[in-house]
Amino acid sequence: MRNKFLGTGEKGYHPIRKIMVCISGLRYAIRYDFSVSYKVLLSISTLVACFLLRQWIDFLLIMAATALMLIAEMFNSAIEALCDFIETHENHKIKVIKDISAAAAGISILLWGTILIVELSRLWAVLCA
Ligand SMILES: Nc1ncnc2c1ncn2[C@@H]1O[C@H](COP(=O)(O)OP(=O)(O)OP(=O)(O)O)[C@@H](O)[C@H]1O
Repeated sequence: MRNKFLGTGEKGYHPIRKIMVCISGLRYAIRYDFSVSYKVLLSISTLVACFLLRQWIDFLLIMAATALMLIAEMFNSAIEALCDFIETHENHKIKVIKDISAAAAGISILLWGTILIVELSRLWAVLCA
């Protein structure tokens, strides 16, 4: 709960605790958000195929697209949760905030989906050759 700008809370740098916080956030996103979990599963399957076929550039491209998609999806989920926490009723301002956040996630999903489709067809071509 320490805020480095306000100088409140526990002092010191705790790398292990930071890693645990990241793992916890990732667990929440993958476990409770189906739209994140199925995308992660699809990415991991494609990454495994690229790894086995030694397609390193494709592997890195999918890693980058997956990371971008995950970042946008998780920020979107966090913004949605915050909106729902502060406003439980219909509110036009909340609608605007959520729509902008969803659009950002949508752009990253579009990129991720395009890259995955291209990569899957490339892998298919390599396997059939
Ligand atoms: N309190 C609210 N007031 C006005 N509009 C809202 C409100 N909550 C949600 N909406 C509208 O409904 C849309 C969907 O919001 P919601 O919170 O259900 O997310 P979602 O699209 O279901 O996301 P996810 O699938 O990740 O849960 C928003 O983009 C917004 O347009």
